[in-house]
Amino acid sequence: MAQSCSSETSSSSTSSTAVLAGVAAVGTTMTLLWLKHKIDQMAKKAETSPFPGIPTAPQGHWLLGHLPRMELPDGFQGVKHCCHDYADTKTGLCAIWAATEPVISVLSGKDAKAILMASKTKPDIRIVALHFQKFLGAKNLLSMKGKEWKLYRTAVHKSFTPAMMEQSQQTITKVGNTLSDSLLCALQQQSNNSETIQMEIHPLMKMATSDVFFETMVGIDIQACQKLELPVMATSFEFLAAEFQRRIGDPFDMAASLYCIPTSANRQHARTTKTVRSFIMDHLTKAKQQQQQQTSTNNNVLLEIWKAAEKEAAAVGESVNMEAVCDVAMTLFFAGYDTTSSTLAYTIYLLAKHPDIYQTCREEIDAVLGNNTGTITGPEQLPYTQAVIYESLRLHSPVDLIARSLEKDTTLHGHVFEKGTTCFLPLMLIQQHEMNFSQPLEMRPDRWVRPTTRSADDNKSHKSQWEDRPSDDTASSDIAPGNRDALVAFSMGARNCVGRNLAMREAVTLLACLLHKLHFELVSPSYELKPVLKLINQPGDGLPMVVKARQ
Ligand code: HEM
Repeated sequence: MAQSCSSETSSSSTSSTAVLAGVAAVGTTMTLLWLKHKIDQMAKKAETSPFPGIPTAPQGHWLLGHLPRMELPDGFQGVKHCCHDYADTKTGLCAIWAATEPVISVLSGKDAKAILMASKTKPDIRIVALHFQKFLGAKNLLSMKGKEWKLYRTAVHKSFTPAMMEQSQQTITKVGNTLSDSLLCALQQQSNNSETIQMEIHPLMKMATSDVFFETMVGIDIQACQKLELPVMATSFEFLAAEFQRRIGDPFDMAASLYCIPTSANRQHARTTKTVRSFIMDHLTKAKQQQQQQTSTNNNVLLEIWKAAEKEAAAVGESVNMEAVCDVAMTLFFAGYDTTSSTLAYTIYLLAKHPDIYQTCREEIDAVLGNNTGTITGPEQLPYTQAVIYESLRLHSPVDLIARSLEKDTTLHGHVFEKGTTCFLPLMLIQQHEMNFSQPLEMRPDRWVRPTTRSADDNKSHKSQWEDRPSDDTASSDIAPGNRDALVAFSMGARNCVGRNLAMREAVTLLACLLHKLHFELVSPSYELKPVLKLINQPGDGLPMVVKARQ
């Protein structure tokens, strides 16, 4: 009896297990089918435009939307694929799924200006903000927002005074002359008696921008141009920038976002961050002490920024510590180092590719500098050289793409985009689009300048024979005047590049110092530039060129 009871129990428990297994199997199948249905739905959605009537690129990923396509294969082509190749040819509008977020991309300079002038808010992407914080610190201007951003932005803006610019002009000229002299020295010291030397131009420009940054901002001469060697600060910074790009590029790599795990990459990140930050903080501490004891007359823009930020903060009952000033310094170095050095490298490349423009630029520089008797007081003294830099920025914008979040409902070409919509502004594509510039892929400085209309009396020595071209002047050249509203390399509006004036001063002056004493040639007529996007658009191979002394 007991046996039969137990066999009954066991057969009923077997059958209930079988029922449970059946239910589980049906449940799992239903869940999988539901998931598949959801994924199919999302995939279908990723194929359709988030904004009816606006074209979108095909093959959106069901979860990541067009983001994987925007990365491939080298950044530039992905952005071109999504923001240009499928854009409406009349309006330049293109719709994009950034994961499940609808985004509108614009190509018209007028639309870009309208968005940038109206919106200072950047889209809130937590993972980007996290990596920016780990790279540059919590008070980095690039990802800060609201009142906090305003406080530090105002402090930086107020510290970039005309007096500071004048002093930085002297520093930049000194750095430009040191670099030229070091290259002349390297040419003389060659054992093979050759009159030329082959060098990578981009690292040389990085040496110059590092020297300018540290002398202008912290008041120290790190002598990169004198030694023709990239300083540890610059190489450490490049490591951190590469790490930022690597970590942000793979959001599914958990270890890349968890900086506290003791992996070798995280340990090296922590060590390098410490090296860079200790360097800045040590110099800030020393500079502050010297200032209190009045023992230094060195210019130190960081101290000015600190003072200005304390003043702004005190007005709202807050304070500013040295860590925050260090974060600002990190941001300024990141924002100004690769951008300006890439611009200079691309400019020298473009000049070597266009001998006529090179010759005109050199003539202007020689006229202004004379037999080394003239001095450069600012970029306005060299309008043609400045126009050459504009064309370089237009054709090779160091910043490829920026984003804004609309602060109010906005109508573009009859489409209404709600407040909060994310907008992509592909700066390089905007500047290379025929809806904004005629012959957009041609290097034509005469879009921006024309031969001077000054009277002969006025054309004394040390003066350029060129002047800015007004936007209504259609007579002085066969090309239409440059559209200043579509020159967006420095962005526009409240959140534009705060270092724009310094960058233009740096680019024009360093270029003038170099071209006055040296000649640059392509390594071979068939040499083709290979741009890469390492956060900033830059020459992938360092840009090898042949350097000669000018007679
Ligand atoms: C050719 C050189 C440069 C180019 C093309 C350039 C371009 C830009 C662009 C496009 C932005 C806007 C970024 C965005 O909206 O996400 C920006 C922002 C910024 N730039 Fe530059 N930049 C250059 C040089 C410099 C220099 C020399 C400095 C300072 C020393 C600097 C400091 C900054 C800062 C702090 C921001 C953030 C501003 C804010 O968000 O309020 N830049 N730059």
